[in-house]
Amino acid sequence: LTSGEALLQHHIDEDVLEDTCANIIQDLSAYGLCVLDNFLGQEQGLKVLSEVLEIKGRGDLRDGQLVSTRGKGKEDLKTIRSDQICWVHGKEPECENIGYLIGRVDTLITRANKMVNNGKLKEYNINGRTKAMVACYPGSGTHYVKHVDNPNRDGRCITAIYYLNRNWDVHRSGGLLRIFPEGWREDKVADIEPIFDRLLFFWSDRRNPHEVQPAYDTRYAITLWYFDAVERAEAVRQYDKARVLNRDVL
Ligand SMILES: Cn1c(O)c(C(=O)NCC(=O)O)c(=O)c2ccccc21
Ligand SMILES: [Mn+2]
Repeated sequence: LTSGEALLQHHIDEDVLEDTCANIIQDLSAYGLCVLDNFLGQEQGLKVLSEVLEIKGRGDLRDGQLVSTRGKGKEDLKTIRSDQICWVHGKEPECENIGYLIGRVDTLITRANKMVNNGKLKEYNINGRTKAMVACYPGSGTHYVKHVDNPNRDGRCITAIYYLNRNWDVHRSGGLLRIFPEGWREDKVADIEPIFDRLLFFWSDRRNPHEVQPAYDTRYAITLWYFDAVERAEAVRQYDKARVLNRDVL
């Protein structure tokens, strides 16, 4: 690229970034969630998928929740393999494409955070996030029960989930994410298919109870949780206080 083309490309990228952030802010404010498709593009998305498949292949994923068994009797002891997870910093040598994904989501969130009412995304001031949680549902009917990510003000305000599942068909493979947004009509839900190169944002608190329906093929996703500065600081303070109290008791 000549400097002129590079400058033009930069401006295009900047404009795309601004538009995307405006879209995120608009959808989060209006619906409490936002879906961005073709987030990285086929080539880059496949590089992220290959690193996740490597992690899976190395056996680095650990069972994320207690393995659920049905009933007590021997005959109906139907153990459903649990979801498997691992935490990735993104700086690990074998995770540079996952690191690239994390950087792109960070860029969106920090820019969106700056864009609205005096630098806060709604009532939040986002100043940090968790590491990336790589999750795999092994496809033996594994599901995730209806839950709220952050029911008790632990500091997490936005959940960002990047899906990696090529040619996923929920009619055949299940694995639908069903969100029950607070404030929507009783019979209205948000059904999100976990399709390749899809990025989803939603408020992490009680506004968005959600469930992962049973998956019958291997289902991969990468999740980041973004922190609100004030809520997180308070949560840490409460945690430290509790720890000190416990130590006194002990
Ligand atoms: C594996 N897995 C999850 O899949 C979801 C979750 O809500 N996923 C939504 C989705 O994958 O569409 C979680 O929220 C979650 C929280 C703690 C540990 C593991 C977890
Ligand atoms: Mn969740």
